[in-house]
Amino acid sequence: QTGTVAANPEQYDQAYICPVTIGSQTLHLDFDTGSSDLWVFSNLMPSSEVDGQTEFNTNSAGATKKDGYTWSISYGDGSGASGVVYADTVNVGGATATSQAVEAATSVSSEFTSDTGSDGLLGLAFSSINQVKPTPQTTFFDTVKSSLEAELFTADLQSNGPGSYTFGYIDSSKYTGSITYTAVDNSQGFWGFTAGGYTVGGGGSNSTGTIGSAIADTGTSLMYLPTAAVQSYYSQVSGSSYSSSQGGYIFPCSASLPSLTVSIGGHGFVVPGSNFNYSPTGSGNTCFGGLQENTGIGFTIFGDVFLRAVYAIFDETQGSPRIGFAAQ
Ligand SMILES: CN(C)c1ccc(C(=O)NN)cc1
Repeated sequence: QTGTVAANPEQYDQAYICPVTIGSQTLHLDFDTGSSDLWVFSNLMPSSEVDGQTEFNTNSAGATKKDGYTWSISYGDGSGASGVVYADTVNVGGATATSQAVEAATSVSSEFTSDTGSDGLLGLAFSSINQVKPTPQTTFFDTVKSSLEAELFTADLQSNGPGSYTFGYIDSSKYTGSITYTAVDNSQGFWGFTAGGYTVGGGGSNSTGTIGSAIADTGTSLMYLPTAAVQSYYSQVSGSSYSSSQGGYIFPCSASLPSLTVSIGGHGFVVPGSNFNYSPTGSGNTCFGGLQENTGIGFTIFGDVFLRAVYAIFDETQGSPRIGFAAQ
């Protein structure tokens, strides 16, 4: 089987939300290659923590409670959720898992309550970091992958308009040139890979140092690189500065933003300057940068700012996982 689903950006391309049918309900979930739990808002939650989201009905006929199973998850930004576990049919654009662990929230943090466009998350990292106890559950991809035409999924994220995820096949209309594959280190449960040198602007100069190990994370809005690369980038943005009050680099919204070329698997991938204007700060006609330092996170994250510039293939067809990127 295969699946094809639209990926709809929230405001400022903060996250990408996809329709998922669970039993007879359709919920809109944040597809996240940086985590491994499929969890949903549910009827078990206090109404104070729900702000218009669709709730998974745990009393529906097709939902089977997994007694004694619980989950609790926290994300890099300090947000989190917890609850209990059901099994139900999950259909993503035609790819169907007949018995998928659906983690029904009994409580979510304020960041999720206020994320009114999302009814939950669908994790696409490795099942080794699934947070269900006493027994970790498989991700949707792991549950269905043996039934897919090819054991892979792809992400085509667009700015301010629908992109798509596919399961089981590569859509050759989504990219130009060839796909460059590189090995994945999933020892931490993420789609980890090694990135090479970078160049700020088309000048071919400034390529100083290498980026090193990184993860591809559709659930993270921005791109977080080592300090040296980030300082090199903003040294080319007139009027930019680090704002402790805003918690990152900002610049005049009128600033001209250079591109950033990153070498992966020996191929240079160009992130256009426009990708690095994330959102207005709300004060002084300054804008918040889509590129920020990875200090405090502990690893380098190629989030949506990067992934919008490429077609990404998350591939387990070779036995060992690999990740592919192509220009789009
Ligand atoms: C609060 N929300 C919507 C989040 C969604 C996803 C993540 C995340 O780190 N994914 N890899 C964090 C927070």
